[in-house]
Amino acid sequence: MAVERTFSIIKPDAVARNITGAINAMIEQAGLRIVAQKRVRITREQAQTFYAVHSARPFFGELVDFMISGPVVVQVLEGENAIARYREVMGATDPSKAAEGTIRKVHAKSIGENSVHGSDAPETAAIEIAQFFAGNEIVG
Ligand SMILES: Nc1ncnc2c1ncn2[C@@H]1O[C@H](COP(=O)(O)OP(=O)(O)OP(=O)(O)O)[C@@H](O)[C@H]1O
Repeated sequence: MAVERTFSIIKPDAVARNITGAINAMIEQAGLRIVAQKRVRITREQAQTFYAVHSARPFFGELVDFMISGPVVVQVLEGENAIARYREVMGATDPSKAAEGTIRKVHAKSIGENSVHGSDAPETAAIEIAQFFAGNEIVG
């Protein structure tokens, strides 16, 4: 597997608790490199577009409200098999089901306030990265 890139969000619950550095340490310890990063406030429109795949789900409104409730840190991560590797490092969506040592097991508060997002496939990674970063903001 060649080097690939994935898109990450450190979500409002983690930014509010001032643990972005602790999460970045776990990302780096896993062998992933942070090749772009910025702190932003996501607009309601951006959150709705980003999570459009979940628009029919009962938790959609709650999810959008949460993602705009405070600043987030958006990132591009690079490494061997980065998409699958980061999902492994994040752990299961529901922190009570996440494996020991994963970001969500250690830091997430609930299935909704689960601290991090990571792309699930190369196609979505490319779309998500382009939604938040210009090419010249990514320095590999
Ligand atoms: N039952 C639920 N109640 C509240 N929020 C939920 C629920 N299920 C999922 N979510 C929220 O929607 C996000 C997207 O759900 P999905 O099933 O795609 O999980 P994921 O792929 O692990 O997470 P993400 O897309 O954020 O990386 C979850 O990370 C979580 O924040």
